Amino acid sequence: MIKMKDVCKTYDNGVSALNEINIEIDRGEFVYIVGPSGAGKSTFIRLVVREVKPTKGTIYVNDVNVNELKEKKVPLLRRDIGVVYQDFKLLSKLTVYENVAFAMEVIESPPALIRTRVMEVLDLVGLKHKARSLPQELSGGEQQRVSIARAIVNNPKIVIADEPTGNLDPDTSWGIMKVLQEINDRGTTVIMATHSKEIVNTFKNRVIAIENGVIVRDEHRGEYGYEV
Ligand SMILES: Nc1ncnc2c1ncn2[C@@H]1O[C@H](COP(=O)(O)OP(=O)(O)OP(=O)(O)O)[C@@H](O)[C@H]1O
Repeated sequence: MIKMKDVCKTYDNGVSALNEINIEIDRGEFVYIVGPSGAGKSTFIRLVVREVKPTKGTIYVNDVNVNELKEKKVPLLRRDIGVVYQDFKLLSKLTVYENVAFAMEVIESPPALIRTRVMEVLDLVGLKHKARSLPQELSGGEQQRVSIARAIVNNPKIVIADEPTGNLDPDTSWGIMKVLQEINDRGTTVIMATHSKEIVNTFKNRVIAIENGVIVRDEHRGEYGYEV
């Protein structure tokens, strides 16, 4: 599903963010990416979605060689990947329903399908009753659930979340984790960068630890492994 071979990423300013990364993530896995601040977690995620290109090495996502992908084919790759951001990135002038529907409109889904599917995913994240609300009328946790609904509405094979609970209190984070775990139980691969020891040690999944741009640990049903 995701395969990195000898991947290095050095930014234009000379910072080496990742070094000789070799990893395989299979379909249906739930993987936490952990490590200290500046370790390279976000860079790992940005490489998978082709927000940045590796300086060296090869990356396959869903059997596509991401390095060789032409710029105009990048949206096609992203169709298979739903991304959830720490700061939600919702459109403030659109309702909850419209924010989620927008992701289907851009890929020109039929209107009838959009209507049923948007309500289906809002139901899954427990927000059907907020469909007509604007993002600013919602709590942080609710906004994050909208962003998860938007990430999954097109049935991506992979959901990638960069610190999805970073701005949320523990109770709300729990709710978000239940939704992500449920998506994973339905067969979607989930990759999540996190600083939350509680989450990693409670919702047991594969743990990949990155330090100074290098993978230092890769364990199934692993522990967070850092003091906080
Ligand atoms: N666009 C960029 N240009 C230059 N250097 C960058 C850029 N983005 C990240 N870096 C550097 O690359 C290294 C890895 O950063 P990255 O954001 O991947 O870390 P992280 O593990 O996600 O950190 P955090 O937990 O704080 O979010 C850091 O030294 C960072 O300063």
